[in-house]
Amino acid sequence: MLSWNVSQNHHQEKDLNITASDSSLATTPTLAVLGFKRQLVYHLHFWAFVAVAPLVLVQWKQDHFLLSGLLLLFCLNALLVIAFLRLKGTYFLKGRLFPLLAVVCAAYSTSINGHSGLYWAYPAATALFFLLPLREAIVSNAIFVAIMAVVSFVKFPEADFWRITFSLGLTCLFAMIFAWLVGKLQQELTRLATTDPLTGCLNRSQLSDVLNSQIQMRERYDRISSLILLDLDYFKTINDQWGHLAGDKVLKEMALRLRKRLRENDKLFRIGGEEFMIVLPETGERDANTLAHHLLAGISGKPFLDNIKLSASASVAEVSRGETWSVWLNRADQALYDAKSRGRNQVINAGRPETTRTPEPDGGIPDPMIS
Ligand SMILES: Nc1nc2c(ncn2[C@@H]2O[C@H](COP(=O)(O)OP(=O)(O)OP(=O)(O)O)[C@@H](O)[C@H]2O)c(=O)[nH]1
Repeated sequence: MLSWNVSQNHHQEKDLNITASDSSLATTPTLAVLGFKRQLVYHLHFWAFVAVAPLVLVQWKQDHFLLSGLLLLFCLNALLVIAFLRLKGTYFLKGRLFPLLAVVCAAYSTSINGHSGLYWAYPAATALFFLLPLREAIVSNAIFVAIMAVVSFVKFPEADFWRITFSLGLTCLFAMIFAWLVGKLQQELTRLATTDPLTGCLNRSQLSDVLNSQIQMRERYDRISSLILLDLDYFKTINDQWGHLAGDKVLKEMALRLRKRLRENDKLFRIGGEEFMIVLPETGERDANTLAHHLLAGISGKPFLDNIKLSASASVAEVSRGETWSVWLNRADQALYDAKSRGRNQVINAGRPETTRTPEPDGGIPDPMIS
């Protein structure tokens, strides 16, 4: 379940180096989701400020100085959250003060103002589900409903107490279901936007994010990662001889075979028709090269769909200090091009070009053979 945890988002946003002003220019699904959440937090605080600010004076005039002070604090927090989001792109105090102050103000206002204070409990309870992670919101709302039940038990006739408790509980339930479904929908849309429907591999939308995060690991912590580019050889002939449907099935099987050999942290992309990219965190060029050989052997060693023999070419590139993701990828791309032009079915390292052939069962370099 995708939570509404603004503090977690904050770290992601900092890593992705975005600010409040560029939310409308999201270039990846991840950024679009973060932009959506930021706008939600922004609007909740803005409209809450507009609604509550006049009440500071109203309560002051009624000599409710403590409530007026609490409401003032609520408004100041809303202004700070808005200012931090707009100017720094961060969440002031992780957005935690709004729920706390809203609950305290609503409960206290009900205890001194009766029904006119109670009405504020409903928007406050709803807002919790959009500002806190789901579990935290459920617990906070359970406590809130319990507090409001006690206040209304003391303050109102018994019939009102039951009405208030049930209607507030029902409001919380509806808000929870809505927030939960929106979170699930968001998660599903993100999955659809970030994966290739045919193979289930990541698609290009995640490419720069994933490569950039590996580059940051290299720059900040001197952690090495590598990538492998892998392209099926003469794939066109498979389509030509067996049809596109068979070609699709081969690609699916290819993704399965690759995935089987990868670790959980490794990221498998399909970046072109029959071209795959694997990002290997914490892996140097030598280990990546060994893995690439295993992958190629796994492809050429067993026919696809039981009788389609294939081979693949691959390149390996370890991330270098100071290079951008596109330079890193271009190095790998150039090495893959070399692997193709030197006869295919081989691995070439991008850094120190060296050619090593994958042993063929029959000793030759296979053209795609239909056995
Ligand atoms: N079935 C199927 N074929 C695809 C898909 N995407 C791309 N292709 C095909 O993949 C083939 C790629 O052809 P080329 O780029 O010439 O590559 P190749 O035949 O593998 O030759 P080399 O890479 O040079 O070894 C084309 O025929 C595309 O139509 C897909 O999703 N499904």
